[in-house]
Amino acid sequence: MDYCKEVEGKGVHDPFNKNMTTLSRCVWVPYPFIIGAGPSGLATAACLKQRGISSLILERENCIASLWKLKTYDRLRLHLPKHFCQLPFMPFPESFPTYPTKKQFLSYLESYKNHFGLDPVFNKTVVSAEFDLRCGFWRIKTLGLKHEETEYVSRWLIVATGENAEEVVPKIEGMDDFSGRILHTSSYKSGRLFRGKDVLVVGCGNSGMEVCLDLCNCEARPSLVVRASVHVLPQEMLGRSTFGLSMWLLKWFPVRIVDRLLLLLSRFTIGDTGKFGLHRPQLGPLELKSRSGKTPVLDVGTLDKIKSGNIKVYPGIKRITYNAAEFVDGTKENFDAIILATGYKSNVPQWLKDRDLFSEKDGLPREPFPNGWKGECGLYAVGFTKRGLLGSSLDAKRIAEDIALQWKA
Ligand SMILES: Cc1cc2nc3c(=O)[nH]c(=O)nc-3n(C[C@H](O)[C@H](O)[C@H](O)COP(=O)(O)OP(=O)(O)OC[C@H]3O[C@@H](n4cnc5c(N)ncnc54)[C@H](O)[C@@H]3O)c2cc1C
Ligand SMILES: NC(=O)C1=CN([C@@H]2O[C@H](COP(=O)(O)OP(=O)(O)OC[C@H]3O[C@@H](n4cnc5c(N)ncnc54)[C@H](OP(=O)(O)O)[C@@H]3O)[C@@H](O)[C@H]2O)C=CC1
Ligand SMILES: O=C(O)C(=O)Cc1c[nH]c2ccccc12
Repeated sequence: MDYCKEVEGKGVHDPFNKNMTTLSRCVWVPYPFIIGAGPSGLATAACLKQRGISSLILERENCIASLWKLKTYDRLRLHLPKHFCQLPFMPFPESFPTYPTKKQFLSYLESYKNHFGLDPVFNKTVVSAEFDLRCGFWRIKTLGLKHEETEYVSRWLIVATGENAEEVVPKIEGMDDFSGRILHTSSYKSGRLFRGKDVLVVGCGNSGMEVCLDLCNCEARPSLVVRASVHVLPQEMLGRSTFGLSMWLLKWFPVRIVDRLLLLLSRFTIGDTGKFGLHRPQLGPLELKSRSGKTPVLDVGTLDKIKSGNIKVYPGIKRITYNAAEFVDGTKENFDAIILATGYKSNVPQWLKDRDLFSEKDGLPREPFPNGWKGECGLYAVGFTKRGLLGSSLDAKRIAEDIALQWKA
């Protein structure tokens, strides 16, 4: 942090800090300030660096890419081919497989950080960020491990805290009475702990589907709750990745035609998923993704286990009891554990005082892709496009370009 002019105890004397005499430290950052050392924060810092601009990255955890390192299961791989997931200016190594493992992805991010000489500050949680109209700067308050407060002051604030910052934990009637373990997929590592157990997996996104497969492979007996509908697509079609094929088709045809083709090809390869309780939504997979952000499930083997009866499918849960779950169709089944594969949400509304760029409701940019990356007064958003790592890279490049113009001026 040699580029930051740190001033211990500046809170008392600094003209910015008239009302903040309780602060122990205030740090003036003459560079863009990035919150979050995930792929989006790293990509933005790298793009800025390429233009000769330093930045300061702050991270609440003690490592980069904490979502991938701390909150994902062992068997995770990228489910899109690697060239769709690489960050700007550094491709994945040739030796990596098409779908890199979590370990490989993490090692790529570590190399990325080192290659661009990025040096995030860890164990700092941003608890508030507000634009100070009087001085024309962002004031960003953080808490450290021992609850020590620091305020950072910067002209540019780049939000890279992710769409998956906090777990979504639904309230289900009777949950507190359940005698077994209830955990979110973010704390699930492997099915080994559940060998021989009946496990209810709530939620049928990519996490729920893959956790079910992992449980099966570890000789547990999983059941999957599909409360509404889901698009399951094969990971590959016609010898290409379904994602790559979709992107290619979208260059030539409108989204509805591409959706029809995808569904037709899926029908040939994986059959009618509705027969197994996996009913398809009204809208096609890509139209639904672009309208609501809901990602289609790319099947990596779960469907076969459902077809063979190794994974049972249930409709929505009515209530949970001491050792069982009751479903909306009246069936009741005993379970030893419940895994909530119920997804994640942004935490931006908890700490960002600005209400223009981000919606208070879901913590995502109000403007749809590709226009949600820039706000007023030097505020930016990276990685909130519902388009995975590809979206992060696009945002990062745009933000660096925009800041570079101001930097020169
Ligand atoms: C299981 C799983 C698999 C995925 N697989 C793929 C895939 O194959 N391909 C793909 O493109 N996308 C995938 N995604 C989507 C995922 O969003 C991206 O891979 C990627 O992690 C997004 O990067 P990010 O930096 O925007 O967010 P994150 O990786 O979530 O990083 C945000 C960082 O900000 C930090 N942070 C949050 N709040 C604060 C705060 N208040 N103060 C300080 N720091 C804070 C967090 O600790 C975190 O380290 C997957 C997501 C999950 C959950
Ligand atoms: N290999 C990979 O690359 C992987 C990628 N991912 C990505 O990570 C992100 C997060 O995925 P994921 O964790 O699956 O979360 P998602 O948000 O994609 O899915 C959450 C699921 O939980 C369901 N749900 C929520 N609340 C309830 C409830 N009360 N009762 C029943 N069902 C409920 C939702 O149903 P409904 O639709 O009805 O709301 C939905 O099916 C996604 O972008 C995903 O693509 C995840 C795993 C692997
Ligand atoms: O992993 C995710 O959730 C992503 O956002 C990337 C992604 C996976 N499958 C897709 C299908 C259409 C668009 C984006 C994705």
